[in-house]
Amino acid sequence: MQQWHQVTLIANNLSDDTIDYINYLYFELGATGTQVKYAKDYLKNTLNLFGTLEDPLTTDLDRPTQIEAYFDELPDVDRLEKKLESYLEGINWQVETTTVQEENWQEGWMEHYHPEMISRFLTIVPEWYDYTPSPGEEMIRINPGLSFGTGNHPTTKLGAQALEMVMRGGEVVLDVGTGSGILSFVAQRFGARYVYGYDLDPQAIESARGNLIHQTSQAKESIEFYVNDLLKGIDHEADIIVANILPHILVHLFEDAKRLLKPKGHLILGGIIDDQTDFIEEKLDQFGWQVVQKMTYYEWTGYIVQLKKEG
Ligand SMILES: C[S@@+](CC[C@H](N)C(=O)[O-])C[C@H]1O[C@@H](n2cnc3c(N)ncnc32)[C@H](O)[C@@H]1O
Repeated sequence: MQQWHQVTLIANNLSDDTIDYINYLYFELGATGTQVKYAKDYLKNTLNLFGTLEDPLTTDLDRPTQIEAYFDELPDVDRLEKKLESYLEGINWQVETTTVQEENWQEGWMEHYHPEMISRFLTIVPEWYDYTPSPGEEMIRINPGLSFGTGNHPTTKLGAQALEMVMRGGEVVLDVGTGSGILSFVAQRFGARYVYGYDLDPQAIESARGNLIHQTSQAKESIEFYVNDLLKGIDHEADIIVANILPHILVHLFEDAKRLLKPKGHLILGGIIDDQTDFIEEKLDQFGWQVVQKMTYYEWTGYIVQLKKEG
């Protein structure tokens, strides 16, 4: 029976945005699954990662909120705590770690993955799922494994929708923080000529390359995945750069994006929780970017931006 490392953050008075942020941090650290307990309003109002509402029975207002995550290998808890420290200022919180036996939770987790229509004609389908597309509907098969990017998360959908908005075909696309590779596959289906997907996490690149096996032969010939820190050292000129990463990391992308993007190219940003939009808009302005379109999906915001015109 497989053993999992469970990391639990326990705290009172967490806002919905904070809960979202913590979930997101967990996934960035490589969580396979997360679960929120005892957060009445959040559970009542918020669609979980799979687009369904949590069971209200897990809401007991007398208890502090618990945000649990399950990891294959124990993550860097010090790193997590450091990130939380600045975000949870003024809140009493603690992190506990324990190990749990597999039981059925992982199977339960897989059951949550359903085909997810993310554009007018594109549906993300779990690799193991028996699915017949309707006429005109196209499928992208994905096994998310331990990486982020099943198509169900609002930030992924924002990225996909923004791609559909700006793509006309023939583009070179850089997908930064590719996770499972999902936005690279989506960009290719929207007509990209060539896509490069990058991730800092070697496990993500392994899963993205694994997912390439399930794609069309055209996709196999026009998508490459590499381990890389944002766009450092990359020299592919691009029509579009898409990045669904947390705001404080995204800002380190702005200079390289400027260097690599063609003059009329688009930079697409996802992963921004509503209360961080001021921060990101200020930084965009500072680095010479202008917002062309701002999109929201539940409490998440995405941007399509271009370089400001000189003069
Ligand atoms: C939220 S996931 C996005 C996955 C996928 N693109 C999607 O939209 O569903 C963010 C990804 O960014 C990666 N990441 C975080 N920091 C990074 C960095 N400095 N350079 C490259 N990738 C990074 C994480 O490993 C993770 O796979």
